[in-house]
Amino acid sequence: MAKRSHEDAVPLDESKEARREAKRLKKEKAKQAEATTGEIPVSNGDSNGGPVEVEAKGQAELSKEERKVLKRAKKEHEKAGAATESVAAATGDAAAKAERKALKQAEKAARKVAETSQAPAVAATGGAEKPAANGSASTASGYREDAALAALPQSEIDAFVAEKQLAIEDPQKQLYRPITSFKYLPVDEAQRAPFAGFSAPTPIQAACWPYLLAGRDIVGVAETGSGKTLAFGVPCVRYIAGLEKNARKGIKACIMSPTRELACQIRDQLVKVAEPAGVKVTVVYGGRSKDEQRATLRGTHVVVATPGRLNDFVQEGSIDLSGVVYMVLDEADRMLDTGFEQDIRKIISATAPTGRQTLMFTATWPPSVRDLADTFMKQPVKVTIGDNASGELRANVRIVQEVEVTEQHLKQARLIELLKQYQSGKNKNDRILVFCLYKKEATRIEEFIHRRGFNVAGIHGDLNQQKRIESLEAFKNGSVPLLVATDVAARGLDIPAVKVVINVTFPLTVEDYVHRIGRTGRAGQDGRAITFFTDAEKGLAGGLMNVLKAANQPVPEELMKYGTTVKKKGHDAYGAFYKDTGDMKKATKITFD
Ligand SMILES: Nc1ncnc2c1ncn2[C@@H]1O[C@H](COP(=O)(O)OP(=O)(O)OP(=O)(O)O)[C@@H](O)[C@H]1O
Repeated sequence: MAKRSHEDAVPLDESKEARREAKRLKKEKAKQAEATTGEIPVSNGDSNGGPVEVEAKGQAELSKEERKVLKRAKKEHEKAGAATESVAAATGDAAAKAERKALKQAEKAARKVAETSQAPAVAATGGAEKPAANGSASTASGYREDAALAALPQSEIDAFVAEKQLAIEDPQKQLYRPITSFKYLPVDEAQRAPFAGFSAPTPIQAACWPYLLAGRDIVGVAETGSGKTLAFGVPCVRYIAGLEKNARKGIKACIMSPTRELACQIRDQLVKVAEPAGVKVTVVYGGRSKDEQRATLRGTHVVVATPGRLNDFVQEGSIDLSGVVYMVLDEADRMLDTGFEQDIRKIISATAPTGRQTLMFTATWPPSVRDLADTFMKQPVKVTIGDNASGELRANVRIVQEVEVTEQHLKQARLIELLKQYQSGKNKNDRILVFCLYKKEATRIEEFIHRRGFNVAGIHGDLNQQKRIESLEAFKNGSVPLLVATDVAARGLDIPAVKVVINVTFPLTVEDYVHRIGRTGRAGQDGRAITFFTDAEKGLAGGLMNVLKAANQPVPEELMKYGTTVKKKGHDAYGAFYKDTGDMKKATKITFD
């Protein structure tokens, strides 16, 4: 005989009455269930225990099962961000149905969440959503143009493309409209904070965002100081923030920078977009304790790094890049230089074997690195800003460029004259950046300037990292308005309001010249660059003249005497003379019809 609990026990003389009552209750319950669920409940009658016992036992089991089911369904529901719903009590089948229903709702809610974080589903050029183009790119979030962007008259888009001198070369002809306003950018409110002080996306941002959100590889070439960091940073954060919690684990994106200071700056800019979205960004670079950096890596989604240190971490197993599907080479031409090429190769081979989205951003894109870059990419879209469709070397046109052809022994006295001229009276605290070619030269010039009574700091490779950071910080915060640097400070550094750049010694390449002077005239401001040029650099005169002419700057007579020959840059891996890929297809400006 089945064992009864004391709650179930029914006195024998009451058993008839109890059976009748149980039958009545059972009928009532069946009716109730039918009314709420449309299902006919099935009794799990247990003849041994008698109707009361069966009923009581059955109810207890069902409600337990039901609670379990409902809890599970509710959890799913909540996970998808849907409002919780109470589900009516029912029998086993009804509960199963409720579970199915809740799960369906949960799925629907999840789809809705995914959709609302994107723009409304209207594509610009024909209405259909365009698929991610590089095959399995898992970063592709199904970009859809915002309805309002798609509804803009074509003439408005054409005017934007023409005014910003935007050229897009897409082997897959996806033809996305540029995101001309932040309101057309499909990201959550939380990720918009960094745009608060900006009126509109910069041209490189407007042009690249749609393709990057669609999962495409990109080469983005735009002048110095034109907002390339957020051009690659925003889609990176958007991709990671859109992943399910479980899928988010591990490093998903890797951003490579040629210098430590630039790596830190990229991290600082990205954090502003990433932190509100719950995405963790970490920086690793040489010259600092490895142990400290290892400790910061826990829970990281995006690693910003210089190649040497990152490669060390990968080789020793401290960093796992196998989940990296978003790979950025900032200052890409520098990263592909022979000095970094091997590290880059190793790092890229440690990233996800399929579905990687690879991005290269730079202000200068010499033909010597273009073929090499293509080996890491899949049908990249090439976006060029400026009257520069074929990626010719171009300086920022808002910078006044002055070239003084001089002699070595006259340089120091002239430098002091210039410093007095540009740091006097109300301009006493204007920031001036002085570039030298060699570390020893930078030390000598810094000491010389200091002896002449100027408040000056230095940054170059002979200084330890702590000192480099301190100098840069003092220059940024204005406590030291004069900085003497080598080319470690030439690329990418975004220092507010540098008024003048002075090149005491011309750099080794004209590309480096463009980057050096690009420390002024940033984010739409004006700037000035003054360059000493001597016989020793005559091989670079032709390249320099081209840059001056392209930016409508005067070419001094004395410079012309060196002739206009453009010395081709050698490449250790490809011989003394690079393969001039002048036959690269000319980019066609895209028209949207
Ligand atoms: N849409 C925008 N409107 C105005 N300013 C912006 C916008 N986006 C970025 N900026 C600002 O422009 C400055 C330069 O940006 P960033 O450092 O990304 O330039 P860059 O193109 O990478 O330059 P470089 O080629 O020298 O590395 C930064 O101070 C950044 O905050």
